[in-house]
Amino acid sequence: MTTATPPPPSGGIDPREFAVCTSGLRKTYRSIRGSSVAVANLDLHVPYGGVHGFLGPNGSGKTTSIRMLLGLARADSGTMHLFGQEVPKALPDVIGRVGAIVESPKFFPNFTARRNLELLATAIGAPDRAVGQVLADVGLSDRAKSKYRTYSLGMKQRLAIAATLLKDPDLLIFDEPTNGLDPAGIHEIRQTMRQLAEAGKTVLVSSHILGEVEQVADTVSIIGRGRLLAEGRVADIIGAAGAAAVRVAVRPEDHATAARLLYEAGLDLTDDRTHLLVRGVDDASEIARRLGHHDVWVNELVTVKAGLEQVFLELTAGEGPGTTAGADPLAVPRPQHAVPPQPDQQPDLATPPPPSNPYETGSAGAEGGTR
Ligand SMILES: Nc1ncnc2c1ncn2[C@@H]1O[C@H](COP(=O)(O)OP(=O)(O)OP(=O)(O)O)[C@@H](O)[C@H]1O
Repeated sequence: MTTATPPPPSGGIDPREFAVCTSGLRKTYRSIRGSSVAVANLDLHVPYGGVHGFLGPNGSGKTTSIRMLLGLARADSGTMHLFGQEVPKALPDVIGRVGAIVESPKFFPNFTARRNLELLATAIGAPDRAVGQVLADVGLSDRAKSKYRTYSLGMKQRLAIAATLLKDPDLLIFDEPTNGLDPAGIHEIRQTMRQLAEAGKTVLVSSHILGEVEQVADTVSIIGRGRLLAEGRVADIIGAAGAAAVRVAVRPEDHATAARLLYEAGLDLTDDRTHLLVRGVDDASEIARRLGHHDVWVNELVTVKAGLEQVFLELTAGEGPGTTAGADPLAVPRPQHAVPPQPDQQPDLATPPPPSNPYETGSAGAEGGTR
């Protein structure tokens, strides 16, 4: 039985208030080529109930963190709590309340889904009646008698989720559950996670596709290079990013002149060759007015609302590339900042911007700054 000694509040945070709580979690992998930090002082706070997205690009440390929480990898330092109990010490007491998919679960291909779950239920001491219930929970009752090998990827993943539900856990941890699924499969998994949350469970789901989890998560933690970049309610995080994360996409008739004019106006500009993306403008029509004043007309003007993906790029903007550029698995995606095009010439995104006004040309230079 549990020795339920209340954990002392640490750093103003009481781990008992969270289903999952980590503080200063760190993990370094060592190899003959040296050591690399996979998780760097990570503080995670997953509230009870609801879907919590654990988000970050490939190699940012999500799986390593989850593995440490489940006792599958040892942390170098830091503390971890599940339901207020410190793990890995209290893992035997709390693991019965946790269902997790970390790696692809193994099922017998020639057995039916039901038979596979019955075997599993016997192995883990779950009641037989749980099998029918969990198949219904994930919407597989109709296909319960089909052999596992006939299942689609999405159905296989839902069966994996069903397996985690056999013990009726309070906390579900899914590591990239939608990997490899088509849009319909992704939609089904999202629905399943929502239903579980609505049934009062806590779902911790990791993903490198921020926009995908944004649609289903109540709260998120965004990590990059093994450290926490942002956490909280999705709407609050997007709101806090404010105008800086909102962009206006402009498709002008004369791309090069428009780029030069907006650059000269001191606007934060990105060029994706089709559109000029302007950040930090409150009023999109100001851009049309400014260009129109110079007889440059706009074919399209769209305000692109910020999403978590955009917030992530804002949070990591200015970070240097990884220590081994191009090969660093911890490298985060970088926003494509403007590499200003020269008029009469295709913009070259690989060329660093020149120090002076890059949109200025010999003939157009005289116009610089005129209003
Ligand atoms: N067993 C291991 N030995 C050495 N390095 C490892 C090991 N497992 C992970 N790493 C490294 O640790 C870093 C974090 O990897 P991790 O798998 O935790 O990231 P992730 O965010 O889950 O990525 P993904 O979305 O690709 O699954 C990466 O640089 C990875 O190469």
